[in-house]
Amino acid sequence: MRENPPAEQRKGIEMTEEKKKGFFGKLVEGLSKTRNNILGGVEQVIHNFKAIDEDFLEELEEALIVADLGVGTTIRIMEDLRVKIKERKLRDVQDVRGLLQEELVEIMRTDQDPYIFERERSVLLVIGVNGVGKTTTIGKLAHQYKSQGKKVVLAAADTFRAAAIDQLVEWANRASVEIIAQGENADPGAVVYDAVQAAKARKADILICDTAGRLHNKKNLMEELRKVNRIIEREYPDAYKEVLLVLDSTTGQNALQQAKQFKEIADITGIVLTKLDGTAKGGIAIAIQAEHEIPVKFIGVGEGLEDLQKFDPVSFVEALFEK
Ligand SMILES: Nc1nc2c(ncn2[C@@H]2O[C@H](COP(=O)(O)OP(=O)(O)OP(=O)(O)O)[C@@H](O)[C@H]2O)c(=O)[nH]1
Repeated sequence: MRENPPAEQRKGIEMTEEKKKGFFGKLVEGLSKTRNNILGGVEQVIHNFKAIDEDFLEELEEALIVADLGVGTTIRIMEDLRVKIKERKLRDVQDVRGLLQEELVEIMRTDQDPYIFERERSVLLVIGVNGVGKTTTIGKLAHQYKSQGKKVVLAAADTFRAAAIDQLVEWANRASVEIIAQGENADPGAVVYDAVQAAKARKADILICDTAGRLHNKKNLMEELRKVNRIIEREYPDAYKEVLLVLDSTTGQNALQQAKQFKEIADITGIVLTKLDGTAKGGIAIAIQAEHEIPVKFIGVGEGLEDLQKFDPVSFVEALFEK
């Protein structure tokens, strides 16, 4: 006769099944290639050694670099690991798995609350080069905030291409939110001005502005962003300001480079990392936060309206190490 598992164990089973279906399951699924890349390499090294020695640490270092964590971040992780291994007098390679998890969470943790803007009347400026998933991200954000009962207004202030405006209008329709748009090549400042007036008149909770991302013309881009900022400061001084940089995780180290360049021209407050599903390069979520100290606030894990999640370092690392 089979006995029912004890209550505590049952709860564990239920939680695991629930976890698999829901938000965490989507994360685990989306990160499958990244997990193979990072965990696969780490597990191989752990498998090849019994005791923690210099050769083991060197191979572990190599595995992390190969997994798109980048040289700088890997060196930092390894330095911390060496200290902890010594402090805790660890010898068994099996202990390194947990230690590494702990370390990854630590280098991504931020002290500030990353989502204050959700509780305030706010303006989100969204920047990023073409094709990274900027428009899709704005559509997903609009849908999510609208679903939470918030009043959302969009501003199509990336006026460089007519197609970009049309695409955003389509997303606004899909999410049933209002959008302020003008024609191609309209002055982005004028679009933002109109959008701020609309947001104030409607008592919008959140105004999300699509802005240009032509990095190859850095001087113009900087001017444009400065102008848009000035208008927001002047017309909407009470609004909480958030500047989100959208980066395509499939571009790996290139995304890191973009973060560096955008950081020079804008006060970025957060990063959205798109296309984490289907890439093995998700390690850059760790590298970006370690190297640039800008928190990843959202991750894209698919093309659907619901496929944008808040980034939580603990869940992310847990999903990476889920077997
Ligand atoms: N798989 C996957 N695809 C995504 C994700 N985010 C965006 N995409 C896709 O990436 C492509 C580019 O997205 P857009 O939103 O058009 O990119 P954009 O940065 O606005 O680019 P432009 O419109 O050219 O300025 C589209 O096919 C999206 O469906 C994601 O998280 N996962």
